[in-house]
Amino acid sequence: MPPLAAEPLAFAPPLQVSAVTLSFGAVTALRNVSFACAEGSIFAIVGPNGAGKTSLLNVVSGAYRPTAGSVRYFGVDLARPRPHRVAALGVARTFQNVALFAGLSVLENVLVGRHVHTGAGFFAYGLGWPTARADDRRQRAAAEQALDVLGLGALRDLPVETLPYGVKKKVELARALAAQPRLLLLDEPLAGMNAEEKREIAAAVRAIRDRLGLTVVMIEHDFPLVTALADRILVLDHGEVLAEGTPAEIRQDPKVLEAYFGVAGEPA
Ligand SMILES: Nc1ncnc2c1ncn2[C@@H]1O[C@H](COP(=O)(O)OP(=O)(O)OP(=O)(O)O)[C@@H](O)[C@H]1O
Repeated sequence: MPPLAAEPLAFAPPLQVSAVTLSFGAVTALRNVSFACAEGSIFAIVGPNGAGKTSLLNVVSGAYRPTAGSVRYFGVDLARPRPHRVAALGVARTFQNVALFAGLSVLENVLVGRHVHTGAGFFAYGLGWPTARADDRRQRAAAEQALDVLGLGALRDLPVETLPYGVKKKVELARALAAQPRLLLLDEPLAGMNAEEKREIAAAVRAIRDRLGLTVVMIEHDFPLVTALADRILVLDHGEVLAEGTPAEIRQDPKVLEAYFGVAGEPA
């Protein structure tokens, strides 16, 4: 659980990004970006290549410190603590590229996601003390739950390198879930997938939200899929917010249609 905030939070959305600007020397990746994200919602960030989507996710995850502005999660400024502290606040993320450990099983890869909760010390583990054994059971239960939510239970003992790409992406999701986050940040979870795999991962993201009540912030390029999945969508263009709203609002926004799709009509 994130620590209680020092200020009143009644009805405040748990994630609040306020006037974030991020510069890399002369390049301004984000300019004055603000949005808020309700608990238990799926929030998508879309936009053309170079729009600043990954930079924004990196700011929210605490990997990048914004040049100006703030990111508050339950009142805690995520731009201040280091990334491992952000994990302890209940924030987990996945990356664009699959980064699993070859040679380890599905379950072992997912257990890696539990390291933020490893309570027993190194020596307790080494000596097989009861605290370490109880901790081990907790780790496994959390990993098994993550596998179960994503329908990976039957694959738990398979080496990850034998799995198709779409299943590997699910294992990554399970690994992020095993940390039992409250806020899950997904960087293009559907990238490189065929249509069937995309549908499966989209269903998995929905299951994560519905069964575990997590808040999900995700970057995604597939516009039809995003409009079917997300509760709200933020459209970035050249580092600035072009539009923010429900899928229905975004689909009809003339600025979005013109700048993002380059057409005046409805997106395909
Ligand atoms: N570490 C960095 N150093 C310098 N410039 C960077 C850095 N990271 C991002 N940028 C620049 O910031 C801008 C936004 O990049 P970013 O990767 O956030 O966009 P994106 O929307 O995620 O793009 P893509 O869809 O291609 O992944 C780009 O101009 C990029 O070159």
